[in-house]
Amino acid sequence: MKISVIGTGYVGLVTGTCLAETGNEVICVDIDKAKVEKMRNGEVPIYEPHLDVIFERNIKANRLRFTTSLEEGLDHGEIIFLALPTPEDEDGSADLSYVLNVSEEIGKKIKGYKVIVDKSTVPVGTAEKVQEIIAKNATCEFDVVSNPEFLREGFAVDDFLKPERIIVGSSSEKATDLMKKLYAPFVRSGNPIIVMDEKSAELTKYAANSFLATKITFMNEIANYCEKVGADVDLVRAGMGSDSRIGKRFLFPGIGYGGSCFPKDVKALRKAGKDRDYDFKILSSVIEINSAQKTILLPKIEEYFNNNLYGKTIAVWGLAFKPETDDIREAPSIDMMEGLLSKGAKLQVFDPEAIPNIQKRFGDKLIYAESMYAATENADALLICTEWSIFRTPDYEKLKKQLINPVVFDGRNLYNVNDMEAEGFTYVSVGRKSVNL
Ligand SMILES: NC(=O)c1ccc[n+]([C@@H]2O[C@H](COP(=O)([O-])OP(=O)(O)OC[C@H]3O[C@@H](n4cnc5c(N)ncnc54)[C@H](O)[C@@H]3O)[C@@H](O)[C@H]2O)c1
Ligand SMILES: O=c1ccn([C@@H]2O[C@H](COP(=O)(O)OP(=O)(O)O[C@H]3O[C@H](CO)[C@@H](O)[C@H](O)[C@H]3O)[C@@H](O)[C@H]2O)c(=O)[nH]1
Repeated sequence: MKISVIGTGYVGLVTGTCLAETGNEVICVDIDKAKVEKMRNGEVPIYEPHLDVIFERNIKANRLRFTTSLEEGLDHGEIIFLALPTPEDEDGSADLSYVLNVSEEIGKKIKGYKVIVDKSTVPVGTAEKVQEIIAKNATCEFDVVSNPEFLREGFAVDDFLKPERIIVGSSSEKATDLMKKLYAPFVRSGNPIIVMDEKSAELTKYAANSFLATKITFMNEIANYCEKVGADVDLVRAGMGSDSRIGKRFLFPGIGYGGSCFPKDVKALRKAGKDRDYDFKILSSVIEINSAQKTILLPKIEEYFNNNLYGKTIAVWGLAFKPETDDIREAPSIDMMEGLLSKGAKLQVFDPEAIPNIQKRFGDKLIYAESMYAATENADALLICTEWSIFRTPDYEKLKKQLINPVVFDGRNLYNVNDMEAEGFTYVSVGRKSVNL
């Protein structure tokens, strides 16, 4: 089939590449000329495991092309995906300007039947708005489908190729049939394509993200309470998670959730509720708790250094909002680093992929280390913000020699508390006892 994807970011590029992989002819459109140039030169503009291999394969096979011309994209595809940003607006709502502006252009430019598929995360009623906007100018038939995306950064290719479910929100039989045909290769394992109305599809996405953010936040509260009463959140988590009604996943406490989705989507659902006189009290709590959780280790670090961080050097391992991505949007590391800098600390930071993005934001306020051990060299303490695999089994002897004080503040509970105690580290994590303090 002929497919066009408008917006070639994390979602658009993965969608376009994976759809090319199953034999479709795909054109990806982006407004960012430099990005399009890079992709034309065979360069993947983001860090996403396994994407490079299928990207290269499909470009070579001429099934995957890139352009800055919306017109070219609209002429090519019978199915047009919108994978455009929907960032947080000042009042917490989703900024729909990218989606609605492109929809206006679509109405003016389409020449034959098209299925316009909204893959961006958008509030209930957006498909209806898009339909109306296109209809103002369109001279041909078209359908609008809501098809929210559930991929996770770091696992995006796998999530797209083997989705647990695909949601298709549509009231058009013709468009639904086309979507089922397009997605047939991805649901061979028996996972369902769930067809529903557009509004329910739009809400499914916000409900899923808000539920997951709530699940994490609940565990963070349990972790904080564990510290008060001397319980161990790892054990509580194992005990709770073995109940299949609760499940083992997304129960990991730490310094809060970040990323390009949970923070903005939880706020957008709360705001959408408010607009309909519905007060999502639970979401307000989640937002408030997560915001505090991001800097929960800050007072503990200050206390360790007798409330004087001035001139202290703190090594920071992990800057991305989670492992296996270079994305730093709403990363808890940012809140922690801003807090530490404001107290006069010097920061030697390392991340396997996210340094260029952090550098754009912090400039020369940070010392950028070339390796995890270069970051800990002569540092007064180590802070861990992201659980990259390479941090999981460090050379403890080397670490102890490098650090001025053998102290680790671990925002992701990477190490066994008893092992750290035996190794002689002062070790402070989340929801577990602190040792050698
Ligand atoms: N990142 C994720 O993991 C993820 C997962 C599921 C859903 N989503 C949702 O998908 C949407 C896109 O997210 P993303 O992370 O891919 O965003 P992104 O910022 O990585 O990419 C968006 C792309 O759109 C381009 N763009 C902006 N205006 C354009 C225009 N007028 N024409 C063509 N291209 C234009 C930008 O240059 C950019 O490359 C959002 O609604 C997001 O909430 C994201
Ligand atoms: O037990 C857990 C699991 C996650 N996190 C944090 O939660 C955030 C989000 O993690 P994750 O969901 O793995 O990453 P995203 O790539 O943001 O993916 C989420 O957001 C996407 C965009 O909407 C959705 O498509 C995905 O289904 C949804 O998982 C990160 O900061 C994680 O560190 C925790 O603190 N504890």
